Amino acid sequence: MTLRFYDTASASVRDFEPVVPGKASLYYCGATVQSGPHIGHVRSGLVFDILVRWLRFRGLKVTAVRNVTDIDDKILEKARASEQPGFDGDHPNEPWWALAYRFEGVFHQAYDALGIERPTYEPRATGHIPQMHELIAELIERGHAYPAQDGSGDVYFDVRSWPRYGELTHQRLDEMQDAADADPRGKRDPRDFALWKGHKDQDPLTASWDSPWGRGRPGWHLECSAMAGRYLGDRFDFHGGGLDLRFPHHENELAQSAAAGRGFANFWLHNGLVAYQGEKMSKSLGNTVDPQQMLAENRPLVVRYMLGQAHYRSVLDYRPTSLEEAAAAVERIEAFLVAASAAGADLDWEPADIPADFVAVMDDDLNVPRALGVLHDRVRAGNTALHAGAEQASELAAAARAVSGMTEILGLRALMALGEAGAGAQEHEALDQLVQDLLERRAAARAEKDWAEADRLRDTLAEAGIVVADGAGGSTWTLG
Ligand SMILES: Nc1ncnc2c1ncn2[C@@H]1O[C@H](COP(=O)(O)OP(=O)(O)OP(=O)(O)O)[C@@H](O)[C@H]1O
Ligand SMILES: [Zn+2]
Repeated sequence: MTLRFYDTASASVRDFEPVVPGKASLYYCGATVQSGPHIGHVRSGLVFDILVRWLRFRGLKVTAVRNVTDIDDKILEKARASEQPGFDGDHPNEPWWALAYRFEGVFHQAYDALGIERPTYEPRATGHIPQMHELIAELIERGHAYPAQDGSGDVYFDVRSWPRYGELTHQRLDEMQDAADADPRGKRDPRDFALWKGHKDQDPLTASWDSPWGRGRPGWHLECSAMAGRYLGDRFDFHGGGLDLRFPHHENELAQSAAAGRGFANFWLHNGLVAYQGEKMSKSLGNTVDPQQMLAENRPLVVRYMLGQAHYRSVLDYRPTSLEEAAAAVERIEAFLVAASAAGADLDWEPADIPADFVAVMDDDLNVPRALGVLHDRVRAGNTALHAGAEQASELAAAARAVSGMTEILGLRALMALGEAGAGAQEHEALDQLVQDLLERRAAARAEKDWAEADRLRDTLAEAGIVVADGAGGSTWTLG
């Protein structure tokens, strides 16, 4: 097995060697929960959901971490302007942390509706202040960070102390833009960025924490370094996020972590952005499309297909007609699975049923568009076999298992409406496992001539409404 990924840091496609054999670890930047998601955020979550599913299919035990940035200037600003009522006399207006919690829930609703699995861990920045202090202390100790010279209580990363600064985005220090996150008067260099931000009088006291450098709150970049280290250790496999985060966010994450002696990510993966009429979809530009609204008008399956079909590194220029195209594509797949199942084909699949060409293109930097090409080819072949009737029953069976498996790997299968074909399949499988166990025990009792036990097991099955037929090739069962 060789999985290959495009790594932003080396600007090349590299073979994937897990840091820990048999395992894969992924950290990807989640939302700043200042408002609900737009479909760009959802695409980012979906790209990494497909990555996790693929790594798992390839036999790796995956640990995925996606953070929630629940403290930030924008969150405090939005809370000040919030018209939501507070919940008691002490909080007449919605506090910043309630607003953050509320929007975290709205993100979850969109992810859940689209079958984007929850990551293994979903840490909130405010729950990891001690880990952030630890990292700042390490950086100060190593001479890569310093408390602000103007008494603001800020602590900055000293970019000139770290010759590798710029390595992720291949920029030279003298070409880089200044960090816009604090008053440059307290800094040694305008490009130095804040690790810790001193408390400001206009902000509520609940939005700051004591620290050895004074009361304040963490800088955004620092949060991710601290949380990645907390859950994945010093060195891990993948760091992901949208292309917009390469600089300064990821450059700074890398600098802080590496300067503290941590190996950090082996691969940097960046998803392309969702654009609308050629421009990045973003809250600040006001050109956003709300997934909830899209879901009110379209099936989750269609929305997932539409947002997931492009290569993860390419721009996805959203056009309303792309939903109609996605609907037509998923309906073709569903119709085939329903018809195949009605013709007696089994939709249960095993890894060996997945076509080698699907595996090859997914292994090659997660090429979902080509993988969907393979999927649609198999649907076409399956439809041909279906029309040919009995003489192509084995081709039909193979196509049905392959299509069922590929749609499941891509996270589409659970969102499909397969009627009889899909409904209850899971329950049937669970029940079959239990019945088979009882049947084996009954066969063993008979072999030992323990007729009382064999009868008892038969009665247990009969009481549950399960009719057993004993034949030459063993016993089969149906619900009576
Ligand atoms: N238009 C987009 N297309 C794809 N991914 C996006 C888009 N906008 C944001 N993301 C990604 O979503 C994740 C969460 O983003 P974050 O909350 O930081 O949003 P943001 O970049 O501040 O959004 P906005 O620009 O709308 O304010 C990040 O990985 C980010 O790169
Ligand atoms: Zn981050």
